[in-house]
Amino acid sequence: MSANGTDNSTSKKPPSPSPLRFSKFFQSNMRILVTGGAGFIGSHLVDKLMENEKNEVIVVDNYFTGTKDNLKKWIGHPRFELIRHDVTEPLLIEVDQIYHLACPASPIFYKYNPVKTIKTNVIGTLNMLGLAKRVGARILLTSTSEVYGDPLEHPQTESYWGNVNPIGVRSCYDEGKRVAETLMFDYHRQHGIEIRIARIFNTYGPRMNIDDGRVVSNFIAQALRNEPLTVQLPGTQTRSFCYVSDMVDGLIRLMEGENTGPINIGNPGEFTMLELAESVKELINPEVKISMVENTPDDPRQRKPDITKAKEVLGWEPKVKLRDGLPLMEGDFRQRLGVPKKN
Ligand SMILES: NC(=O)c1ccc[n+]([C@@H]2O[C@H](COP(=O)([O-])OP(=O)(O)OC[C@H]3O[C@@H](n4cnc5c(N)ncnc54)[C@H](O)[C@@H]3O)[C@@H](O)[C@H]2O)c1
Ligand SMILES: O=C(O)[C@H]1O[C@H](OP(=O)(O)OP(=O)(O)OC[C@H]2O[C@@H](n3ccc(=O)[nH]c3=O)[C@H](O)[C@@H]2O)[C@H](O)[C@@H](O)[C@@H]1O
Repeated sequence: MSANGTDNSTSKKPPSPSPLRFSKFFQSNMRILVTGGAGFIGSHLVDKLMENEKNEVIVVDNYFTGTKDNLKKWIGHPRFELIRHDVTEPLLIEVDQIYHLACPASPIFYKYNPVKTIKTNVIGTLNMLGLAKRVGARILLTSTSEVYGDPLEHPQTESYWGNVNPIGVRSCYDEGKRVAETLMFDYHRQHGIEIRIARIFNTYGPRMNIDDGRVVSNFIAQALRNEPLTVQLPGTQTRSFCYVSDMVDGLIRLMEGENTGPINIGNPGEFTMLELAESVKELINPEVKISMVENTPDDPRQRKPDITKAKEVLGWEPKVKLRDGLPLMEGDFRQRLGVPKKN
């Protein structure tokens, strides 16, 4: 039984993996698919997976928000393959593990074409589960803290069912991810697929799109361009920010461990958006102004992960504090914006 009283057990045995997985003549014995691997988190995950010489990594991406640039150091590597493919179409390849990340993550991108976002979450996840079922692969879904909606419990534990508007402008993303989680558990119970679900909380770091609208990338780009930091009203709403290397470590531990999840992966340090703006100002550009601007509908008022389960089950907790992570991101943004640091 899970914490919220549902029976998630399955009597089915998972299908047999490819015979090559255990073959002593086969060089790299783990073929890993990363969907959305040209994006922000995906490309950092690929870097980490490629460090292991036993891994062969295949990325599929439609480049909606990702770019080949994020993977340029691996293009041409014999253990790496990059495929332009949209996950809403079926995919026939042979793999042992699937990290399923493909989905636009920034609110301005996922709201740009909401019907496509929901297709990506529902049909895309269905296709990747079909692939996992055919080849006997283990599949990990990157779900989101947005499944808790505008949470009425604080901090959020995995057993909280959430408070989500089913017809709002964010629903294509948060309801889409909720259906994706449902599909994962139905394939697990009905077909014995090995599943893992990570509920990711706001993650930041190098390679975020400069103009993707998420708060950390916005504030850093604005500070470097000496434009006012746009704090959306009321400014007292909170988020908890996780540095990308901690996130990748948590995702790999979840994939390699025995627990299906869902497991919250995030940094429990909680900040108001005004506090975040003050930190960026202090650390990156003390001259920059802060301006209060209109917010968008259904913006969650508070968010903070309870990571007790990740600590217990994965032996994982984040290491990088926000004040240490922001300067690590600054160098990458300076280089891409062409704004060198003054001495
Ligand atoms: N970054 C965060 O704070 C955060 C928080 C919670 C959950 N997540 C989840 O983590 C995953 C990665 O997020 P990210 O921040 O790296 O976002 P991102 O936008 O940088 O990466 C998403 C990648 O998926 C690709 N993609 C989108 N739709 C696709 C489709 N239909 N077919 C193939 N590829 C497609 C994009 O081109 C991009 O490369 C997403 O599933 C997101 O929902 C991220
Ligand atoms: O962690 C998550 O689960 C989700 O977090 C983010 O969604 P959100 O928290 O809305 O992220 P932002 O767009 O970065 O907004 C965070 C807060 O900053 C505020 N904000 C945003 C941008 C800005 O310029 N100024 C500003 O004050 C927003 O009003 C909001 O309160 C991600 O973009 C989602 O992909 C992800 O699934």
